[in-house]
Amino acid sequence: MGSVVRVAVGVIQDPQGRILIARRPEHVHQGGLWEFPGGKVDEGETLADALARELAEELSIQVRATEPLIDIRHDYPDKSVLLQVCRVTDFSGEARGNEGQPVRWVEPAALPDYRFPEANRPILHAIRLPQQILITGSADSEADWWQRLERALTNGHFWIHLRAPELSADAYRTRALQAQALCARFGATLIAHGPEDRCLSGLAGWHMNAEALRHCERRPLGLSGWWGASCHSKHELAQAIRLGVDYVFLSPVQATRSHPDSVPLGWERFADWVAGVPLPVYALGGVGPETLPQAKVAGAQGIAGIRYAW
Ligand SMILES: Nc1nc2c([nH]c(=O)n2[C@H]2C[C@H](O)[C@@H](COP(=O)(O)OP(=O)(O)OP(=O)(O)O)O2)c(=O)[nH]1
Ligand SMILES: [Mg+2]
Repeated sequence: MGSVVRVAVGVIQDPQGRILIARRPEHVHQGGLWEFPGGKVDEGETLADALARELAEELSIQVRATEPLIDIRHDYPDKSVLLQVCRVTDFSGEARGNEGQPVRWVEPAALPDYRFPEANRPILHAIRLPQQILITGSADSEADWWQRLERALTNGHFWIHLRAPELSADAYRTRALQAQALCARFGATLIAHGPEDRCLSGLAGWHMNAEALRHCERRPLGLSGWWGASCHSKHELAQAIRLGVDYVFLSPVQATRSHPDSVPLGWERFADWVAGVPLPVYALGGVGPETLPQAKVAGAQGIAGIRYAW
């Protein structure tokens, strides 16, 4: 395999939240497919400079602000790439296809209707996934549990993982359906979380624990929504990639009261393990909104946790 081509890729968002895509010319690598605009990083150039140059050349827009989204290492049969994807959150100028390429502004939910290169699958997920995930914790009583959930929703936590290992499978199902109704009132997404018997159709997805990941061979039949997994090692990350899950938690990044005996990874090792992993990865364990910038620098999609908001 030859050297890896480093590519600066921009997910450009307009004030209405739509995203710009362009169609690659027929005769180039991955030709005819839709892409997020960008191009090769030149020798000695920084990622930010390369992105600004490519978007000026290809679209005549001036980049004003970016933030890292995801880095993806991918091997095509004929070429290896490292896509370094940034969100472009502010720009000036009106985008036009300078090289004759069709360009289109589309709603994030409509992105799956377009055909992209194979390496782009995790980008499509990263765009639609949030930066913060709240995992439900324990409570003094059932009434207290519902109060905590409602308070979290009121405070703007819109992606909730229903983790309730203390409930039987039946009690969990009942809780999940009621919680789903409450979440729907806030426009929030509810994901089932835990062992295989919690993978319920009718919810927005299922997040399997590391134990379920270890024994899993393929995407569960009947799971139509999001598929997440918990990982604590490079080996488990590799298993999640192989299975094709949509996103993962990697933990514990820092020391936590809930798992006092596990050795934290630390941000350096977290960043090292996450580098190039073609999946959105959430930092879990001793993190909160205040650690979000640090998590993103380390290559994370965002943070997940219980304590910071439950
Ligand atoms: N720009 C872009 N490239 C992508 C995406 N997905 C993907 O696999 N690639 C691959 C295709 C190419 O092999 C490589 C980037 O090539 P490019 O054709 O954009 O590079 P460039 O703008 O510098 O083009 P050129 O000057 O070499 O003609 O990355 C994507 O979403 N956007
Ligand atoms: Mg290009």
